[in-house]
Amino acid sequence: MHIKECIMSAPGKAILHGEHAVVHGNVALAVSLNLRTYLRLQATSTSKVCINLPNINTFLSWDVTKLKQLLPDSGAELGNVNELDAELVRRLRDLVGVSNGTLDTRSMAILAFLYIYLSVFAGSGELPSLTVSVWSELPTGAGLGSSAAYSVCLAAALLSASGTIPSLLSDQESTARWGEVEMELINRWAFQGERIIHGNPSGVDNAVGTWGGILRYHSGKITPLNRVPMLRILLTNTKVPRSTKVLVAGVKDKMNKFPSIINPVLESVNAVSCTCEQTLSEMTNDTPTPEHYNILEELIDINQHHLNVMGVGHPALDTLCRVTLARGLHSKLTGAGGGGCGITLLRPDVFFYQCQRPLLSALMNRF
Ligand SMILES: Nc1ncnc2c1ncn2[C@@H]1O[C@H](COP(=O)(O)OP(=O)(O)OP(=O)(O)O)[C@@H](O)[C@H]1O
Ligand SMILES: C[C@@](O)(CCO)CC(=O)[O-]
Ligand SMILES: [Mg+2]
Repeated sequence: MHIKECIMSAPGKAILHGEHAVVHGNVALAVSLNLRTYLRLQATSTSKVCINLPNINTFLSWDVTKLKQLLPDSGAELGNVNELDAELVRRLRDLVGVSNGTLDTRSMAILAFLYIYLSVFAGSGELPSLTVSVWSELPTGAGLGSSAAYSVCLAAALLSASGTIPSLLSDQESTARWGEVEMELINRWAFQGERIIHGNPSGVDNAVGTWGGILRYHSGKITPLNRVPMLRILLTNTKVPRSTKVLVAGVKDKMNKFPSIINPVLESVNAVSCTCEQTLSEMTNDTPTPEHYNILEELIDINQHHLNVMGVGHPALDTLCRVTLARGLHSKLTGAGGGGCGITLLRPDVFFYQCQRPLLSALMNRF
């Protein structure tokens, strides 16, 4: 089978407001980062499917004939982009030798890859031999959407290789772009990858990974925010490992246990996102003032308290908030929390090189 070789990349993201609340139908605001994940897909004639994941030290291959045995018997449907095929996931878990609910980094990455590979190529009746290599500038599992960037790259590359969407490389125009339909398909398959890695994702991370820019996400509705003021945000990685899957499940457990306490917290986070969006639009229409920054900073503090109530804080994130606040700066966790990264809003008058040394050395002493 002839497949199209390609190189893809997708950005990571930072969530300004709305993490966790967005999983339960509330608004989130998220922005893409200039830290990316890259993928190279090569056609081979080895009758093997190989995956190289240097960030997680994983290099594996399978015989195509073995993978073919995982496809459903003729007549059965595969390749439904709207639903995770539980039977295929079960077969893949058996192949990889992991149980349901695994948190193993490698297994989740492999399951997501094989799931999208089999689903996308099942329709063509033939599984091609190929090598996929993925590497990233994003820290893995630190709240910057590494799983989504990985899933977006897989979806875009495998759809393109299979000919389901046009290959941009074959287009003479170096500025060629996919249209809305192709982007939507990439986003949907990336969401399936996220479902395998996360369990219950909202879809905000793969939306940013697919479309980039800054956007509002609400129950699957993606609204790009086209005119926003330039905000400077410092990212700090606490280097405390954590799993999005576990944290998302933990918030759900708390909701089930204390619905009358946690639901209002999620609603309040929704209001924080909406107030932030309103403030950003005022900053775009008028000249940004110190009062606008006061509001943005207060929203950050309020949201960080809410995230602590949800149980997704961590002492290292508390330290980040304390150390930055001592210098007049406001921070919150970003992404799933429980460690990982935090964001700190820098006012326009804060020179990064001025704050960088005392601030970062203070931070590095702790982490
Ligand atoms: N470069 C990569 N190579 C292979 N697998 C990756 C890579 N980046 C991410 N992954 C997969 O994604 C998982 C991490 O996803 P997780 O959702 O827990 O963290 P995150 O996406 O970085 O943070 P968040 O979801 O809070 O933004 C890893 O365990 C691995 O399975
Ligand atoms: C914690 C969460 O809200 C954001 C993770 O980046 C999970 C999700 O929305 O899928
Ligand atoms: Mg993730």
